[in-house]
Amino acid sequence: MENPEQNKAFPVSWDQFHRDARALAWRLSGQGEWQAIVCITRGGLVPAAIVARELGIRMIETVCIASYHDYENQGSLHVIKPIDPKVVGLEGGDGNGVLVIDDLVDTGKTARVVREMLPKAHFATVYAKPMGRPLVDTFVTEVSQDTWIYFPWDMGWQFQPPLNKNTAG
Ligand SMILES: O=P(O)(O)OC[C@H]1O[C@H](OP(=O)(O)OP(=O)(O)O)[C@H](O)[C@@H]1O
Ligand SMILES: O=c1[nH]c(=O)c2nc[nH]c2[nH]1
Ligand SMILES: [Mg+2]
Repeated sequence: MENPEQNKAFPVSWDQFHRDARALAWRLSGQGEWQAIVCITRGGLVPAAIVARELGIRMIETVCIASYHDYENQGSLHVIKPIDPKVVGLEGGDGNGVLVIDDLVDTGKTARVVREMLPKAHFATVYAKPMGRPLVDTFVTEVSQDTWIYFPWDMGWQFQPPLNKNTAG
């Protein structure tokens, strides 16, 4: 279903996503040493794999959360799987030494719930919208709140009609 409040489209290819996730790893590389990544599924799985490879992190945990049930419409937030207490308790607890990764922050609702679980963790996303931006420590690209980001794993090839339809065929 179309959300009229997110009327701009920001389509991202696999190539662009890989570059942006690598750029995120570059930004993170100067900021500390992390013992573990917690990725917020499912969107965080892809950037987490790229960042983990770049930073040499091999301890990867998930927190499984779903909120957008109908594409652009956010419903109630469900924590399907919480974080392993062993990861929460690293370096004295509260998320110290933990890097949290997601594909994007939009309203900040998801990030707020995970921040409560890991208040001292470092939060990183590839993309950020203004409402969620204050909840993220590091991100790569900001898009306006009225933009919907189309990720490559949600997309497929489709014929594009020419702008001037009179010249077709
Ligand atoms: O800042 P928010 O408004 O909370 O939105 C951001 C969250 O929404 C999307 O996840 P979604 O719940 O759609 O699940 P998915 O990762 O499985 O696609 C996205 O991957 C973020 O996790
Ligand atoms: O694919 C997506 N694009 C978005 O812009 C977005 N915001 C929340 N959840 C989202 N999922
Ligand atoms: Mg998600």
